[in-house]
Order: sequence, then structure tokens, then C-alpha cells
Amino acid sequence: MSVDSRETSAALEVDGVVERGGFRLAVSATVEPGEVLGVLGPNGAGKSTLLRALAGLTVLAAGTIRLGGTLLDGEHLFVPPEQRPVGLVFQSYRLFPHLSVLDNVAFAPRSRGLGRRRSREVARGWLERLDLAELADRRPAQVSGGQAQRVALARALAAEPGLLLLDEPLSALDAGTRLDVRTLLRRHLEFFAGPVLVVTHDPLEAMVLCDRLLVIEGGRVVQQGTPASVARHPATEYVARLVGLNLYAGRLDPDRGSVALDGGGDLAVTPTAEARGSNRVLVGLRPSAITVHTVRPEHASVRNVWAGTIESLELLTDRVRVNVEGTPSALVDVTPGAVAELGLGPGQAVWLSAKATETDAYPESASTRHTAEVS
Ligand SMILES: Nc1ncnc2c1ncn2[C@@H]1O[C@H](COP(=O)(O)OP(=O)(O)OP(=O)(O)O)[C@@H](O)[C@H]1O
Repeated sequence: MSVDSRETSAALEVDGVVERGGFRLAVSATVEPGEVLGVLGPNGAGKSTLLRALAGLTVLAAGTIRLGGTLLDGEHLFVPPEQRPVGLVFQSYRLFPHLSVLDNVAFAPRSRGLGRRRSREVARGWLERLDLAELADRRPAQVSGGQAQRVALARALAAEPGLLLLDEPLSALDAGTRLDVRTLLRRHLEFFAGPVLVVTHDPLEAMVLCDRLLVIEGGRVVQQGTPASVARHPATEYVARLVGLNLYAGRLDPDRGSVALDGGGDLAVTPTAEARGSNRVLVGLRPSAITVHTVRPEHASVRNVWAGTIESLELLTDRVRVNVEGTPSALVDVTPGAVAELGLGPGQAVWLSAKATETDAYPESASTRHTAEVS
């Protein structure tokens, strides 16, 4: 079987509107052959709605979906799901429990009309590529979560789709397994020459698996770009939290080198030349660049000093993330030792400080420009 067939090397172009009850999703995006696009967004943003539209489970209210030159939806045409060259891997994998791993994968070519022997040959090829050959005779209940995920991927690929859709492919796995499977999945996706969309909630998954990210909020695309550009210059509060950054919007006074924040308070910044030319800016500040004090610090060199109250503390792997309510509010990362030493706890009044050189001030419209650069 060839993975370089014409069908598997065409770009996906979607430019449309999907309506679901009172919800409206508007998306315009192109995914190149071989490119892995991560679709991110908070709950209810419209990620599944997008996958459903691509798979043909929901009809577009307006616009078009094209795979290569072929129209799948729009202009009074609608290709039903069973006729779309689309492979869909669900969160739950949905393997057939009564069939062996081999026959689960052979199911796809069999449904395309291949004979039993030929279907099994095709399936064996995919099991080998995905390092599953030894599990061919097992039932889904006799393989691990990570292996089941790979069987589901093998089954989707065995159908020779032109477009691959993965809906939270690793969410059913425990944290330890997820780490290994994520790396393997990235490698296995290289066997697929067409465009891939991966819906995920996990920022690390998005960074490792995806070439480009599409962030949806409230049915709208708020940011598109490479993982690095999105992490560097998040366009919204949600994206900033996702990549673990404090983000503030405000008005820059280039002469004073400070930003009057929309939510009150101001921050001394060292604006880039690009930011100097714009009135509205976003200021990124890493939680590890902020220091917590129990008494007001008196360092003349630190221009940003403000008061706040600890809302909550959350233990991360090697740090404690302190959520401080103030003007502005901030997430601050400290060591567990510092929490003990300073006796930090919820409800406590604290002082925060951050150097102006630790801030990253960029034009509010930067994310839109990133989109133009990378798409
Ligand atoms: N069957 C339905 N009928 C009507 N509206 C729906 C239906 N399913 C979802 N919605 C609405 O559509 C919107 C988008 O839902 P969608 O499932 O696409 O979001 P999502 O980004 O995938 O969320 P999650 O991360 O929670 O899975 C939500 O506001 C939801 O209330």
C-alpha cells in the first residue's frame, strides 16, 4: 500500500460557519499535507464542533470544506461521513472488543471492499509500522491503554484517509503512559502524508505533537501560529494561562516606559521597538520572574512592587504556584522551601516584585501578524 497516494497528500481548506443549537463557530484555516495542526480551546469553545463538521457529522451553515481540490461541504454539495476520506480517532478509541487487534485494523480495508486475505495483509503492514505486530492475535481488553491508542491509529490509517482527525488522543491514558505514548505518536504520525488535526486540552501535548496551533475561544479563532510563537506572544488570557504566563493588556506610555493596565495598576516595562510604535500592548510576565515578599521590598532597582493577597497555592512538579489577587493579580512560582520559610498560605497579605527587564511588552495585534507569517 502506498501512503503517498494522491488522496493522502492534499491540503485541507476550511472556511465556514457551523451552527449547533444557539452556538456559532466560524473557522478559516488551511492545513498542509503532512502538517499536524493542534486545535486548542477552553471547554465549549467549539473544538469538537469543528471535528464534527470535517467528519461530515454536522453540515456547514455557510462556507466550504475542501480536501485538495475536492469539495466536501458547501456550494450546495454535502459529502456524507461514510463517503469522506477522513480517519477519526476518538478519545475512547472505540475498538471492537470481540475482534483481534489484527481484525480491528483489517476492518478498515475490508469495509473498502478488499477481500479477507488482502485486508489482513494490509493490516499486518500497519501493525508492523506501528510496532504492534506481536499483539496481532490479542483482543483489545488484553492490551495496554497506550497500545490500544496505537491500534486505533493503525485502524484509522489502514483506511487510507486523506485527512486524519484525532480527538484528545491521549486523554484516556494516565500521566506516566501519556509521556511515552506522546513521543511515539509524533513518530507514528510521520507515516501519514495528509493533513492531521489534533484536538487537545494539554499544552505539552500541543507543543510536542503539533507543527502549528489553532486556538478557538467562544466559536472564534483567536490565535494561529507555531507552538513557539503562540507561547512567546499569547493573544489571550486563556492562551497565556495555557503556556503558564501572566498576561496583561494596557496602554503604553513609551516615554515613561510603563503600561497603564486595563484592570488597574501599572507595570514598568522595557518595550521592544515594535511595541513602542503601538498604543495598545500586551505584557507577558513569567510566574518565575515574580518574587513574593512578606514585607515591602526596598530595592531601588526593582520598579514593579505591588501588594496583594494570596488566593490559593497549587503544588506543581517541583514548584508551588501561588495565585495572588491584586492590582494586577498574578501567578507566582516559588520553591516549596520558600513557602515554608515565608509561611505562605491562603488569605495572607504579600508584596510582589518584578524587574521591568523581565516583562515582555508586545503590540496587541502581534498574534494576528504571527498568523499571517506562518499560515
Ligand atoms: N448537541 C448539541 N446541541 C446543541 N448545542 C451543542 C451540542 N453540543 C455542543 N453544543 C454547544 O456547542 C458549543 C461548542 O461545543 P463543543 O463540544 O464543540 O466544544 P469543545 O471545544 O469541543 O468543548 P470541550 O473541550 O468541552 O469538549 C458549546 O457551547 C455547547 O454548549
